[in-house]
Amino acid sequence: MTTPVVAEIALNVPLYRNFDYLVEPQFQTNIAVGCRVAVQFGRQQLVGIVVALKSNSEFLDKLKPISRLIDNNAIIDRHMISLIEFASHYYQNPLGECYQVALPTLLNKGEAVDKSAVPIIKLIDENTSVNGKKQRQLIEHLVDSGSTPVTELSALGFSSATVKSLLEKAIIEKTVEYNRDWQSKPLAIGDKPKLKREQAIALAAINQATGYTCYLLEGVTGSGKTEVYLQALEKPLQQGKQALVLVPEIGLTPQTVNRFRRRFPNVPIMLWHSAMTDNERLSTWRAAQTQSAAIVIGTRSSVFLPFAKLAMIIVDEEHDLSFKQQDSLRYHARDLACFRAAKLAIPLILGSATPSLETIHNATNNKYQLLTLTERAQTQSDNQYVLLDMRGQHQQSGLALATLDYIKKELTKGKQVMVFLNRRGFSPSLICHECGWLSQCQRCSANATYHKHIRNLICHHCGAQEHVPTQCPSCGSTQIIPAGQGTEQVAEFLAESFPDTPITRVDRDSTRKKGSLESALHDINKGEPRILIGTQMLAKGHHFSEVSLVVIMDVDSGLYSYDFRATEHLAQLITQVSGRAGRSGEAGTVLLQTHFPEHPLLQDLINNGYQDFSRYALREREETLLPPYTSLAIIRCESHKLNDINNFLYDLIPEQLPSGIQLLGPVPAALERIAGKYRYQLHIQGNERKKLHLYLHQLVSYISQSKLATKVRWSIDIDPVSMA
Ligand SMILES: Nc1ncnc2c1ncn2[C@@H]1O[C@H](COP(=O)(O)OP(=O)(O)OP(=O)(O)O)[C@@H](O)[C@H]1O
Ligand SMILES: [Zn+2]
Repeated sequence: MTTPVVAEIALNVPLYRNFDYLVEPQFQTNIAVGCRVAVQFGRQQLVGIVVALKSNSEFLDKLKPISRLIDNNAIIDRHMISLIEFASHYYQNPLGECYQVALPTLLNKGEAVDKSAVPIIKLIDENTSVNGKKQRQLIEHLVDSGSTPVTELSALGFSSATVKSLLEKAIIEKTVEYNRDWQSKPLAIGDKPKLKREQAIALAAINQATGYTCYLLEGVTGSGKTEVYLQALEKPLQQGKQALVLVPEIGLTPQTVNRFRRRFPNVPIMLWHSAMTDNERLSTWRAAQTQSAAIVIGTRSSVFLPFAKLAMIIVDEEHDLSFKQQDSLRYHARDLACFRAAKLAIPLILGSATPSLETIHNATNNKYQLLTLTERAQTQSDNQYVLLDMRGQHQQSGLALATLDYIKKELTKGKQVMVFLNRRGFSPSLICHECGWLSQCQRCSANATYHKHIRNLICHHCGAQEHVPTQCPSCGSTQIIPAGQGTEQVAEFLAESFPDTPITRVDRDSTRKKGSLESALHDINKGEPRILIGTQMLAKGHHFSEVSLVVIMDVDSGLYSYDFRATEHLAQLITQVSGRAGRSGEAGTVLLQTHFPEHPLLQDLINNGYQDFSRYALREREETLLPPYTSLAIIRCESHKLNDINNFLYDLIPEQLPSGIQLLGPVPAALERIAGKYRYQLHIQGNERKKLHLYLHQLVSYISQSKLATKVRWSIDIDPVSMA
C-alpha cells in the first residue's frame, strides 16, 4: 500500500488550529506548501492554503479529501510563509485569518493569480498551414507583431472562434507575460537637488548598509526626508532590485507619487491602497512577485506584498497610527517591516519628524541607527509659537477674540490661515437651556453630534441618525442650543466674521464625494480659499506654501486623557500641523489655544521642540513603567449582556500571576457602550516581552477552549496604539 499524503490547511475560521485533508493521487504531483486548495468545511466550500504536507494524521480514517487544487505551483514563497506565520504567532491570531489579511481578496476567493492580467496571444508554430482565411490572417499578423493582447483581437477583426481553433491546434498559445525590461536598462534619474550636509551624511550611512540595518531618519518637517529616500533608492534600483515604500493612509497623494515617478522615469512604480479595485490590487500583487514592479508605494497591508527581490523598505511617517490595523489581525506594518527586513538582511528606513516613543527608544538603545536632519531644506527660519491663554478670554464659537485678531492680521497681509479642530459637525451635542438635557445616542455612551445643515443628530460611533427635536424631550422647553464647537460651526462663524474671504472646510463630511478632497486641496494650493478649517485630514503631508498662521483650537483635550499615549499624540499633532506653516520661506506662526499655558509638556514642546519633548516623555514612561519600558496587551470583550462579559473576563484572572506579569481590570472601555453593546477590557503588562508573550500564549489557548468565550466577542491586541 502506498503511503497516504495528508495536507495541513490554514482556513479562515476563528479557530486556533489548522485542518488536515487527504490528497488524492491526481493532485499529488503538483500540490506543494503555498498552494491554494478548495475544501469542504462543514457545509461550506472554503479556500485554504497548504501549510504542510505529511504522511500521517491523528484523524487519518476520518479525513475528507481536498475538493480541488487551485494552484499547480505555490503562490507564495518560503519567506512570505514565514512572515505570515510570524504575524500569527506574534499577534496571537489564527493562521487562516492572517492569510486572509495578507493575501488580496481575489486570491482568497480562489481566483487565478493572473486573473487581472491581460493575457497575450503568441505564435508557437508558424510553419503550419491552415485552411481558414481568417486563421491565416491571424498567423500573419502574429508573425509581424510578435504577440497581441487578447483584448485587442476583436478590434483587429479576429473573432473568438478564430482564436479558439488556432489554440486547439496548438498553433498559438495564450500566456501572461510580465515585463521586466527595467532591470536590464540603465536607471534614468530625473533632476535632483544637491544634498545638504546632514542629508548627505544620512545617505552615506544608508548606502553603506550591508545586510539588515534599521535607520531612524528623524528630520524636522520640510527637512528633506523624502529627498533622502529618493536618493537611497538609487542603489537598489541600479542593481535591478525592488523597494517598498510604506506611507500612511492619508499620505498617498498624487503629489507624492508624481515625485517618485519624475525621479525614476524608466522604472515601473505601482500603488497599493484601499481605494483600488480588487483587480487593480491583484495586479500590483502579481507585479511585485514577477518583478514587473520596481517600486510599490502602498499603505499598511502592502507590507504583505510578495516581492521576489526586495532590497529596501522605507516607512514614511513611521509614527502614524494608520500603520496599526485595529481589527482582525491587529498588526503594526512598521513592526512587520522590521521583521521582514531582518529576515531578508536588507536596510529599513523609518522616517518621521515626530517618531513614536517606541522607535526613539530603539534608536537610543542602538537597536536602530539614528540619522538626524535638523534644518529645513528650503528655509532658514523657524516657526513662532504663541500659547494663547484662554482663561477669562471672551470667545465665540470656540475662538478667542485675540485669535481673531491674529487671523485678521495675516489675511490683511494676503496670507492663508489654517484653523484646526479635530471635531466635525456643528456641535458635539445639543443642550436644553432650561433643564440641562443633553443630546445623547440611545445605543452608545456618547453624545449625539449636531449637524446643522442637515438638521440631524448623528452618533459618530454607531452612525445612528435622528431629526433634531423641536422641544426638549425631557422638559418640553423650546430652548435647545448647541453645546461646544465642531468644524461646521467654526466655518460658519468665520464666514460671518470675514464675509469677503473665501473659506474651505476639509473634514469627513465635506469630502464624502469621491474626488472632493483632491479638488479642495487643489484649490487650496492655487491659493483660492484664504481660510482653511479642518480636522486632522488637513494635518498631514500636504504642502500649502501660502499658509503663514496655524491655529490649533483645542489643545487641552490631549493634555488630560485616559490614554497614556495622548500627550505623545498631541505633541506629534502640534508639530505636524505647525509644519504646514511657513513653507514659503518666511517663518510662520502657530497659535495654540489652551487653558494650561504653563503645562510642562507645552512649554517643553514649544521651547525645545519634539526631539527634546520625546526624550523627556520617555523618561516619564520609564518612571511609570509604561511601554516601551514594559510590554502591553489588551483583551477586549463586548456583548449585549454585562453578565457574560464579567463571567468571561473574571474567569481569566488567575489566583496567582507568574512573576513579572501584571493584570489590570476588567475596566470599561473609554466608551462603555457602542451600538447597545457593553465593552470591557483586561490590560496585561509584562516586564519582559518574552515572558508576556509566553503567558499570553497560554491564555489564548485557554480562551480558545473556554465555553464562556463563545458568549461574547473578544479580541487580543498586542502592543496596542490606542487604549480605546
Ligand atoms: N538638498 C535640497 N536642496 C534644495 N531643496 C531641497 C533639498 N532637499 C529637499 N528639498 C526640497 O525641500 C522641500 C521639502 O523636502 P522634502 O519633501 O523631501 O522634506 P520632508 O522632510 O520629506 O517633508 P515632510 O516633513 O513634509 O515630510 C521639497 O520641496 C524638496 O524638493
Ligand atoms: Zn451611537
